[in-house]
Formats: sequence, C-alpha cells, structure tokens
Amino acid sequence: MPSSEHHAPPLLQARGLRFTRNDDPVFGPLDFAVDAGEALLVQGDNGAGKTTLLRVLAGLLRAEEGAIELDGHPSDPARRARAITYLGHLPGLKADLSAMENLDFLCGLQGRRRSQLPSNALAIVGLAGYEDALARQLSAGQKKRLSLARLWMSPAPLWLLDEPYANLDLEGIELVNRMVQAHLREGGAALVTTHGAYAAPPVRTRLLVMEKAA
Ligand SMILES: Nc1ncnc2c1ncn2[C@@H]1O[C@H](COP(=O)(O)OP(=O)(O)OP(=O)(O)O)[C@@H](O)[C@H]1O
Repeated sequence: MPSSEHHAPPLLQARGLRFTRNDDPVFGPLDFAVDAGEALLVQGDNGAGKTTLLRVLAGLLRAEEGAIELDGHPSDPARRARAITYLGHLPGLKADLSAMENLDFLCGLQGRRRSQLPSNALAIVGLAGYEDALARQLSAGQKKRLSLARLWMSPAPLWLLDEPYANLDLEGIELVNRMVQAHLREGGAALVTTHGAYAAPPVRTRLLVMEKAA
C-alpha cells in the first residue's frame, strides 16, 4: 500500500486525447484523470462521443493523438486486460448458453475476484432462479443484469460503463449505483456515461462534459 506521503498515480489518466473518424473530429483534445475511489461521469448528448471515448480507453479504437496511462504506466494490451473491464451497449453474451454458463465462460476469459462465486453474483443482480435460463430467453433488462453480474465478478479495478442504466427498472438503477459504490469503497474506479437523465451514483465524482466536435 502507498504511504500517506507518497501520492499514488491516478488509476487512469488521459492527456490531449483526440479522436477523428475519416478526418472528422469526434472529440478532444481531452484531459482527465480518475483516482482510485472515484467515479468520472462522462456526460453528453447523443452523438457527443461518449461511447467512442470508452472504446478508445478500452483499446477497441485508436486515438488520433494523446496519451493514456493506467496506474502511471502507458496503456498497453496487457495492462488494459488487467486493469479494465468494459460494459458496452451490447450485453456480449452467448445466446445459446445459460446465464450461469455465460458467467462461467466470461470468468474463464477474464478471471474473477477470488471471494465471489458466480451463483452469488447472479443473486446480487436479481437473477437467482435464472441460472439455467438461456441468455436468448432473457429480457433486455435481465441481459443487462447478467452483464452486471459479469462486471461484479471481474477482478479489474477500472470499470468502463457505457450507459449502465439502459434497459433497467428503478430497482436496477439503484443496483448499479450500489455496485459502483461498493467497487469504489474497495479502491476501484468507474467511468460512467450518461445523458444526465438518471441519478448519478452517490460517490466521489468528477465530471467530464462532452460536446459534439465542430
Ligand atoms: N461505427 C461508426 N461509424 C461511423 N461513425 C460513427 C460510428 N460510431 C459512431 N459514429 C459517430 O461518431 C459520433 C460519436 O458517436 P458516439 O456513439 O461515440 O456518441 P455517444 O455520445 O456515445 O452517443 P449516444 O448518447 O447516442 O450513445 C457520432 O457522430 C456518431 O454518428
């Protein structure tokens, strides 16, 4: 653990991050940092570039310019695999596997927090009793909840959450906020995109407002 006089680098730092698509500017340059125990709310209208930013941070798209550091080191595939878990718009589930098989499969790919059992994670997200249901038989909200169970199992400290409230009922929105709170209490961090329509998680929050590039 770092001593009090040694200031740990942010979990995530972006400097001068700029993204263009076919020479059209999408966002940036952006500068921001997220420390352990913090959330960064990424706010902006439809098309402002929130999803693009998260995909750049997750290593799925390449920025035109700028630098990304994870824990004080340049972001590279191995560091991203250890540090980041990405919850995108699509649930990323295998339609013909059951809820439990999906979770086992994803834990096999990404590792899991030692203290967590997949069955507990399913119960936490309200899917107790759905262990054997095929993913394609789940509702949109239940699929989202299954993705949240995968998130809960992930050992990565940095959560990139693209509109995590989409398709969730009020209780599901509160579930997301409780999960983010618990994750931050354990020293994690989260980037959360939002249109501002839902209550943000009640945690230490920084704000990044994105506007459509001119
Ligand atoms: N695959 C793509 N090909 C071409 N243009 C794209 C693609 N994906 C996004 N865009 C464009 O990039 C810009 C940013 O899109 P992005 O999805 O990042 O916005 P967003 O802030 O996440 O929007 P929303 O709130 O609607 O999800 C938009 O102008 C969009 O039309």
